[in-house]
Amino acid sequence: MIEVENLSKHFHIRKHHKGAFAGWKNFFTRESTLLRAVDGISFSIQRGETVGYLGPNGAGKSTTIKMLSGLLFPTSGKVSVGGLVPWQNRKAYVSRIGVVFGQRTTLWWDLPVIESLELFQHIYKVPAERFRSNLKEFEDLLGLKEFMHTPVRSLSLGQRMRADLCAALLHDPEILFLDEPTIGLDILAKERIREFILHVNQQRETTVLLTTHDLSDVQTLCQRVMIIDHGHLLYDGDIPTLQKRFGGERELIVDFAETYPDVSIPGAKVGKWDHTRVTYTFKDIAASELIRRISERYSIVDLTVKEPDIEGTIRNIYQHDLLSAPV
Ligand SMILES: Nc1ncnc2c1ncn2[C@@H]1O[C@H](COP(=O)(O)OP(=O)(O)OP(=O)(O)O)[C@@H](O)[C@H]1O
Repeated sequence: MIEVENLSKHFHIRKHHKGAFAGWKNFFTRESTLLRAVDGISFSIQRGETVGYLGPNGAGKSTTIKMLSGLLFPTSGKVSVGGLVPWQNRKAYVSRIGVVFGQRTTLWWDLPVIESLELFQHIYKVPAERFRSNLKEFEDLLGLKEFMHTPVRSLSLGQRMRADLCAALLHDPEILFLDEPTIGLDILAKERIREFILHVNQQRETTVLLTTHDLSDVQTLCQRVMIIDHGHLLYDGDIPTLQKRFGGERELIVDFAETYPDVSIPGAKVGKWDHTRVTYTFKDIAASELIRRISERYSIVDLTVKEPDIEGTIRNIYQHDLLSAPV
């Protein structure tokens, strides 16, 4: 559905020298540096996938989404989305995709929501019956009724985002590009939006590419994540593999039948030790094997295994540049 090959976007950034205007010659020859916002990225996404596109601030996520949605022309590389090139034949292309930028609205600021949506109906030539049934479905799922007649400028951020999502999907696009769709929202609003995206993906087999800094979005929605930094794709795979490779240690909390003088076990470290409750940390051994080793020596009453959280895994990757050798 989406094929990206060696895609790059480089920006020339003019250097600004401090001090007075240095004359016209300097104005025209002013030095510039090259910023490789996206630098040779390749991936493919199958129909119906929901892929999380992650990376620290300035990594190149929005620049990629802008190129895929045809808003930016790449410096080099190839993109094919549903067989079309995003920046050619714009009219045909925009009817196949939906785009939501969490940071800005595509709706008309001064118009009531419903009028903005009706304008989209005309722009995308959505048949009246289809428009009505989609609107009804999205209105219910997103709870739009209460503010359908409110001008967009008066909406809360959460309401605006819901209206934008509705607008992006009214013409039944096969592909949805979402750039931080839950940014700045409270927990309930985020959940509502996640449920909606999940619904659309499952019911309509819409392919979704999503950038976010909220890893709960990723955990709820994505089977696959791509991590980008400094314009390079550093990881492309599923979340369990990411956790396994870059996650911190797992924990096994054991309640013993009695207090033992020594609770050490090969393959695990003893962490917190409070009378009969001991927390082991481990990484390179299966939980079942560790439990077997412990139960051979001591009498166990209860136990819990705690997985490292994805939040910690991603932080670990960003902080320690763990992926600097591309996989
Ligand atoms: N039009 C532009 N001109 C010059 N530089 C740009 C332009 N657009 C983006 N950049 C730069 O390209 C780099 C990548 O920006 P981009 O917006 O793609 O990052 P991002 O991963 O979406 O970050 P964030 O998570 O902060 O939104 C940044 O250094 C940014 O300053």
